[in-house]
Amino acid sequence: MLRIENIHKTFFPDTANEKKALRGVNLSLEAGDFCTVIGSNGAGKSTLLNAVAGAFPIDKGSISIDGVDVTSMPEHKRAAFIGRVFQDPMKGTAAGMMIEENLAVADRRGRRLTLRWSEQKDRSEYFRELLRGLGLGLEDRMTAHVGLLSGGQRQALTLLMATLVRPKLLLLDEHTAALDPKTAEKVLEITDRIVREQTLTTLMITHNMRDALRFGNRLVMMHDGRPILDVRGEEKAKLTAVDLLNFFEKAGDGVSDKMLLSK
Ligand SMILES: Nc1ncnc2c1ncn2[C@@H]1O[C@H](COP(=O)(O)OP(=O)(O)OP(=O)(O)O)[C@@H](O)[C@H]1O
Repeated sequence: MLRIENIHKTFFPDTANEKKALRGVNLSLEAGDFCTVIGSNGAGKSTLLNAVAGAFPIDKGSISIDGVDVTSMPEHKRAAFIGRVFQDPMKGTAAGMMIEENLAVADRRGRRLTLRWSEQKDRSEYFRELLRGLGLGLEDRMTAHVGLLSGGQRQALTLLMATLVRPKLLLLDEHTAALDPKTAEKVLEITDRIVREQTLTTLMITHNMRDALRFGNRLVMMHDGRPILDVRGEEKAKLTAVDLLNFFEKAGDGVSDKMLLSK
């Protein structure tokens, strides 16, 4: 489903600030793979997701999604089949619009259609059901402006919007890092349910080793611009936090406080 071949990205090349963020990344995801991505600060995790989303051109290598080479496809075109949720709850939803309006916009992604009034009513009921499924009481606040919601409610809504039209690929960039632990847990539960129900091919960056271990069927550890560990299935299920710490140590990487302190 996702094939990343030997991609490189250097920021500010040939200057004093040169930073080789990606140094020959190879990674292939099968359809339905839920892959968690972990790594220390500056390892290249966000750059990898941004490269896949097309946020900037890569220097070398290729990226294909569902058999289509997207290496030179602009970000807005890839957005038609990539769902994204960022760390910042302010991104991904329009604060000045109602919950229902936000969902209606997401519902039109990649499609050019105008719904008849009766169809709009059906969609509205469908949105209400989806919101009910979140278990956050948003189904009774369909006309509330999104700017009034809490960070966790916004992230849950963003998730719903990112997956309303089934994406070929879902990219989650530390999407619960800005939330308090209880809310983060709720949003992760919702994430896991949506990903499983729709068998979405997913890349989820997390700084939380426990979350990286308990979610998904794949785990990739990034270090210094490339993956240094890629485990799946049974092997991943057996992996422990101690194993991960050992890998970090072997790579000569200090484990960030963020990783150690997250519960
Ligand atoms: N747009 C950019 N311009 C310049 N340098 C960048 C840019 N984006 C990332 N970098 C640099 O590339 C390196 C990799 O950054 P990246 O954000 O991908 O790391 P990360 O693994 O996501 O780290 P963190 O866990 O701290 O978010 C870092 O040294 C970073 O400063």
